[in-house]
Amino acid sequence: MATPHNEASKGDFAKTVLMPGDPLRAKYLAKNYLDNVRQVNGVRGMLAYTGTYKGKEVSIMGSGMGMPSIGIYSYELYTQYDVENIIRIGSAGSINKDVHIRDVIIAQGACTDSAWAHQYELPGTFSAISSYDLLEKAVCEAKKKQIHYHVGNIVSSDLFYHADVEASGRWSNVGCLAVEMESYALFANAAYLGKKALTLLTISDSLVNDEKETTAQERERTFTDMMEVALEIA
Ligand SMILES: O=P(O)(O)O[C@H]1O[C@H](CO)[C@@H](O)[C@H]1O
Ligand SMILES: O=c1cc[nH]c(=O)[nH]1
Repeated sequence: MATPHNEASKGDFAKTVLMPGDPLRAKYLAKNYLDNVRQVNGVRGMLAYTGTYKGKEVSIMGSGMGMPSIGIYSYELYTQYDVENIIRIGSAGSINKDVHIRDVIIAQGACTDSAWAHQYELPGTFSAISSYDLLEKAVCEAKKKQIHYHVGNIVSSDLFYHADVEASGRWSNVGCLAVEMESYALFANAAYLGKKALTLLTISDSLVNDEKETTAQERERTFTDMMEVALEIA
């Protein structure tokens, strides 16, 4: 069994999949943290691996950038591969002065400028939230590891390069901590399909503070606090 985007067979994925946007972050994590690791997808370079972490089976797969991309991969994982939990491990831009480079965000919910939820034809606005069960586990683990973390709302945007340069400020005014590009669709897919999802983010750059942004290689390899929290709760 395969999908147009995933050559894995049924049973190739663990019940929990960690999903960075960058497939090379998936590769780095799999090679450095998993035992008995094997590659289960390579279609379109969207690398996916399954192995064990401290004896527990875990999968790691890139999601690509943006809601259409994570929407496809997460939908197929939930519906075709019996995956129960997806934990996004992404990078994000801070839009809050108290949220600094390399801080970790545990996302309670996601706002969006995307039309993702229009497909449900609801008579109002869908609030995309993470799984409380996964969120609680992540908070416990972050406390145990004594990492610098924030729990709160984020923005999932269709736009990385935004014509309206003040948009992020308005999201900040309503309490959002950071901007990224996938979580709203992931949380919506999980809610629609009766599954669980969580997002952990590491701040890679700041839209509000004058701090040196991280390099592409640092985003691929050095966001280890977030990676380790996700592995522990998988
Ligand atoms: O580092 P990842 O997980 O890809 O996440 C962030 O980085 C990409 C933009 O540079 C978007 O996918 C955004 O959500
Ligand atoms: O989507 C993203 C990710 C990282 N930094 C940003 O500014 N935006």
